[in-house]
Amino acid sequence: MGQQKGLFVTGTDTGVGKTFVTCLLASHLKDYMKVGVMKPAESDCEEVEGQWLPKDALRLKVAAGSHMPLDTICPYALPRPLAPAEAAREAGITIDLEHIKEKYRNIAEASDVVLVEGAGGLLVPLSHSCLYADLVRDLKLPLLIVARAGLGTVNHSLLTVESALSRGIRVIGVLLNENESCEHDASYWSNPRVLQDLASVPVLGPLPHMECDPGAKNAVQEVLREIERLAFS
Ligand SMILES: Nc1ncnc2c1ncn2[C@@H]1O[C@H](COP(=O)(O)OP(=O)(O)OP(=O)(O)O)[C@@H](O)[C@H]1O
Ligand SMILES: C[C@H](N)[C@H](N)CCCCCC(=O)O
Ligand SMILES: [Mg+2]
Repeated sequence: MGQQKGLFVTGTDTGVGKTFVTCLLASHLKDYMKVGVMKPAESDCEEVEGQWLPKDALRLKVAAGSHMPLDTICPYALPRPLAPAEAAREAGITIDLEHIKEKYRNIAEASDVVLVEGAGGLLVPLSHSCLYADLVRDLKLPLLIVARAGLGTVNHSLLTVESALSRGIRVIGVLLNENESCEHDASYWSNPRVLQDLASVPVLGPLPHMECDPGAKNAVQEVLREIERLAFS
């Protein structure tokens, strides 16, 4: 597979804003690129008309204006709110990495850029024999790490960076994201500097919480342009 323009988005945890950020990036890029999106496996899906609906994947598809079928974007939609490997085991499904790679190739062939969202963090088990980190490496995609902006994120971010670099994965940066509330604690202001002093990769943001920061829209545009520069130039 030639060097595909793309980006894999992981997080320091579940709920940190991977989908939120990937949708913003997809929406930003689609004005002048054919944007492909993928959520290789999604757990915690709800049943709609007899099907498991992957909400993250649907959000990505809409944000990118993608015409790809949802079951190509998300080959494995699983019911239980667990790591995909465990959710698949409970559903009696075997996650096949080759099947995921085939769907990825289908998307990549029809796109200028492909944005892939993981599930939870980098070392979450995707199948019985594969972590998300293994998929990132196999797809040869650079990695964006989305992290909470507040207290506790320095350790989580550095652990994830170290884990990725030790596997030969290119990390374009850590994006600090205010995913939960508007109360910016002291660390919200100091974390970017503290983390940049310790991390060997760029630290982006913090991306403020959309609902409570009037300056958020400008901050978003600045962060998206920086991600684009780091990942695709
Ligand atoms: N900067 C932000 N401003 C406002 N809301 C945000 C922001 N970042 C995240 N959120 C919200 O926080 C919640 C969790 O974000 P999101 O679903 O993107 O997390 P995730 O990392 O994709 O989770 P998962 O591991 O389940 O895929 C969502 O409701 C999302 O809209
Ligand atoms: C259900 C949740 N929203 C995600 N889709 C899956 C998160 C898996 C986390 C696994 C773990 O680190 O414990
Ligand atoms: Mg998500």
